[in-house]
Amino acid sequence: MSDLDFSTLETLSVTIDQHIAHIQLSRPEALNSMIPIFWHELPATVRKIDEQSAARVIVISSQGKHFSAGMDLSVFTQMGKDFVGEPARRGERMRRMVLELQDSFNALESVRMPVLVAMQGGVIGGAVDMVCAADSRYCTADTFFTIKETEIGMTADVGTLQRLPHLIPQGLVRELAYTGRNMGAVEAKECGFVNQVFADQQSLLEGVMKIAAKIASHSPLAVTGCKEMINYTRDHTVADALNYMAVWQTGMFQMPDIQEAMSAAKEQRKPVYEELHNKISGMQRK
Ligand SMILES: C/C=C/C(=O)SCCNC(=O)CCNC(=O)[C@H](O)C(C)(C)COP(=O)(O)OP(=O)(O)OC[C@H]1O[C@@H](n2cnc3c(N)ncnc32)[C@H](O)[C@@H]1OP(=O)(O)O
Repeated sequence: MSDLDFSTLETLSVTIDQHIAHIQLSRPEALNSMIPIFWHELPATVRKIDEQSAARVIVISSQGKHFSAGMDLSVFTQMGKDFVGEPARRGERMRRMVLELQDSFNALESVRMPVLVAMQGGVIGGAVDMVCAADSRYCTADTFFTIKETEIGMTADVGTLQRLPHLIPQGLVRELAYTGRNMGAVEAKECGFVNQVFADQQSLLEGVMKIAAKIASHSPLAVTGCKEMINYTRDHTVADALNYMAVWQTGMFQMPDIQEAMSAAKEQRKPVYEELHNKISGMQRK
């Protein structure tokens, strides 16, 4: 098991209760901007939650007026100082850095449980990259989404341009990316980027926690199978995905869980499922 201690995180706060892991971006005074350590803490936290097997669903929300202002602007200032020297080596260093940043949000896609995001206010730049990698998105009426990168002279590079075209129409992605304009909550709901818009932060969190609780009440193996299949289907042909489904099912058809679901329904009680197992100790990445 990873030795990450949630209580020492600088940019996040984490609670796990009733099979729901709640990760909050916890720097509201700095608009939850993404400082360097955030990019390490988020994937490490998600992977630790995965290893612990206590949670069956992850909810990400944030404290304060804005969900997140994206990359902290000081990072760009620092990069201007750091990225000097021989061009090819400088380029290779940049390539590695972008891959590492991408890996932080890939963690939301590769984690076994669904990730729901609850957003308010500005969801800017890197924050759009981040929420595109989640399973489902919810927001308050005052939320707006901005592919800010274009406006500050760069191409978004951490997943928005790769994932957003799978979530909303191509023409709209292109308009949002080329113009860098804000997309408000109503438009985000209309185009299917968010599932639901809530009046305020309190009703948002209550509503998202209800959805999370429903997910957590199901067999974690059945739910992880859904996530695996939906992710795979996005990136493959229907024929390949059907074939994978058939092979998956030969190993993952969960007779005990099906029997438990049926017994629980008959006896009018909540079903009790075995958790997914932890990794073999000593095999986890640090
Ligand atoms: C790989 C990822 C790439 C990226 O993420 S690229 C995008 C980087 N992010 C930005 O360019 C964010 C630009 N900021 C904004 O659009 C707006 O701001 C907000 C919508 C986030 C908030 O607007 P409002 O509520 O009107 O506040 P305010 O007066 O604009 O800002 C309050 C203070 O917050 C600082 N701030 C805003 N964003 C950032 C940031 N990303 N990193 C560091 N500081 C930030 C401002 O400068 C200011 O500071 P002071 O009060 O000292 O004037």
